[in-house]
Amino acid sequence: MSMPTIKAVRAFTVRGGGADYHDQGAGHWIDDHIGTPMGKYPEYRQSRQSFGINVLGTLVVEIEASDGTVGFAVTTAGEIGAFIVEKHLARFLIGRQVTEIEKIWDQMYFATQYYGRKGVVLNTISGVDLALWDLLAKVRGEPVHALLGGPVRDELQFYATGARPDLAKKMGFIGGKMPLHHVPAEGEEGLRANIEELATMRERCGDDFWLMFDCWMSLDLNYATRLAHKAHEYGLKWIEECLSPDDYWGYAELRRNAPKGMLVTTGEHEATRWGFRMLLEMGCCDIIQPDVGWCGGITELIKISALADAHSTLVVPHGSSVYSYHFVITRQNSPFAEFLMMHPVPDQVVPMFTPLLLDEPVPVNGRMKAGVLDKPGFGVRLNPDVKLHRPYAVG
Ligand SMILES: C[C@H](O)[C@H](O)[C@@H](O)[C@@H](O)C(=O)O
Ligand SMILES: [Mg+2]
Repeated sequence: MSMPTIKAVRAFTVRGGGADYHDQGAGHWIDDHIGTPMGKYPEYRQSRQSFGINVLGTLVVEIEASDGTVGFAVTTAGEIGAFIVEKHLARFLIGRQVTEIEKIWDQMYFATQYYGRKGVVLNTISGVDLALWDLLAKVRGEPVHALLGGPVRDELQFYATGARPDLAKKMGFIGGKMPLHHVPAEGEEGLRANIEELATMRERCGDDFWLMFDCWMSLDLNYATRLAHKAHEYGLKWIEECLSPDDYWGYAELRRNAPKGMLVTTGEHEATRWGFRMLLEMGCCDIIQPDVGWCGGITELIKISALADAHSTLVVPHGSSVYSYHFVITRQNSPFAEFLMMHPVPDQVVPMFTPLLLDEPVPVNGRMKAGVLDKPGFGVRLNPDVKLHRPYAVG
């Protein structure tokens, strides 16, 4: 059966929310004195946007086939990503059959290896890969999860990431992940404040509700170890991304010294099977958290997940809307998913990539029936009210 071929590739940028979900307006919980590696500089402590967490913006990749079908995907890569797509990666797509996903991935990765390997180049490759899976699934009239082997459970269950785990509990989520607000440079007072926030949420949520800290690469090994042991008294379930993504040695040491029963997690800023091989073989963490829009896309996440499974390590992808939901529902070693609370005050559920996508599903009472995902492709549409900008149109 001859499949349609790819006749056009287009790359757009968008500002204000969307896949670059840190690109929010003022007053959002996600930009309120959250600990980061830049926290050693007082002037960059209050707002992550002050040091540029949102400089990239959203990349939208559209791939049109000869039969008129259009696949698309969104990720965090902005204008840099648009340049890479239009000026470099498009040559590996135009004229190819929509089924040649594996070969296209290989060519995109090795053609950019001299300047890529991780970061925004892998975000961009991920965006193209996700658009290819969306396109192929639409051509076949199936949801992406059906191309990945189909659901292994009837529904997804979610933990919520946001500043108010107590509200997340009321909304039916299985747990609440809190951003850590204070970094080592804020001394013992900051450490006490971190623990007091956890103690308050434990008091409000009761003993059984999962509570986690997200440390967003902001700590040193000694501080992380001390924080973990103090947090253990309040039943912290996992401590996330304490150290620099490159400090595999530090993660291995932290995991050896963490309190018994506390999980150490990381991976959202790691990329490719080789990066995750390092985390797995060095014993860095109990759960890896690749972002499917940053680690290499579905094509690479399949490889990463199989590697993790062989290491009996869970894969709980960093929240990336439908792109992670379609994957998680098909994997036994992905028993639950993340949902990022993108409303400015995390007291209501809004789509993660709002306002960019139409038909983007959200958890109801912390859960999502597999049937909700039963639409062709990833089951979402671009919101026509969101202005797209195509900075590097070719020809
Ligand atoms: C809430 C965290 O600080 C990040 O903003 C979040 O994107 C990421 O680390 C996560 O795990 O959701
Ligand atoms: Mg995180």
